[in-house]
Amino acid sequence: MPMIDADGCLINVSVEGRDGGPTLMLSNSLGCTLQMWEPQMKALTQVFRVIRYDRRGHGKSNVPPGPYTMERFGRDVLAILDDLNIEKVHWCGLSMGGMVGQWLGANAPERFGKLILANTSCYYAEPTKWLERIDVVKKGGIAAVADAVIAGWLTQDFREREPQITAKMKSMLLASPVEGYLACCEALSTLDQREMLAKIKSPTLVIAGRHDMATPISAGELIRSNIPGASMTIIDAAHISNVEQPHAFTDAVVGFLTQR
Ligand SMILES: O=C(O)CC1=CCC(=O)O1
Repeated sequence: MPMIDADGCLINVSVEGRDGGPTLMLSNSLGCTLQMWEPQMKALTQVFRVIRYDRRGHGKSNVPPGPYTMERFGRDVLAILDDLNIEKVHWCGLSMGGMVGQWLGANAPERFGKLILANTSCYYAEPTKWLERIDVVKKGGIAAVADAVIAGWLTQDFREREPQITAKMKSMLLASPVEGYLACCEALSTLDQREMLAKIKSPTLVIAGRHDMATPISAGELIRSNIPGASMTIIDAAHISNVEQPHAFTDAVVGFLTQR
């Protein structure tokens, strides 16, 4: 896997799949690494060249001092594309990945074909919840919030049915570098991209989770209604809908990206 330099921050990048196929870039959620896309990889790599990466502060990427911003995350993506010499990609980002997708769609439209913005928000009406989380993590580490976060990621039903997958997701969260996690929470505490949405011209699919309390259907609907021509699909899942409903998620992605 190449490490790509984005303004001095080394970003862990993986490129797999169909050579010469259209390129799809996947972008992770807070506290997840590029491994979160494992349930989609078999199907997606048959159709696309798939780029995954660990957002700065996550996984095997560097953890420069924060706070971070959506613009910084967006510029990291453009650095990856430039380094790989790739002109244009489709985008699928979940949660923070969807927020970065909004920034990119509005600020670098020529580099993006279609956008999929899953389980995401363009702003938080109550940003103090991120400040509270920062406080708790500074005192007690990620372990202090892990159970509550996992309860938001996956429905109780799924957690009971799939304890191994749930444990794997929790390990991924607990392995997050604390400084990187905090710097990302700071970016979330100031998020407001409402004004940007009207600038997005790429065909856009918004995916929302019926049981997602972190970024509820109303947050997805706000994004959909402000992006010209955007459509929305609702999946029977909580926040990490690609893990909870892998087939429905993959079908939505492939269906949208391959339709003319
Ligand atoms: O991790 C969470 O609690 C949910 C979340 C919100 C933004 C994001 O990326 O994850």
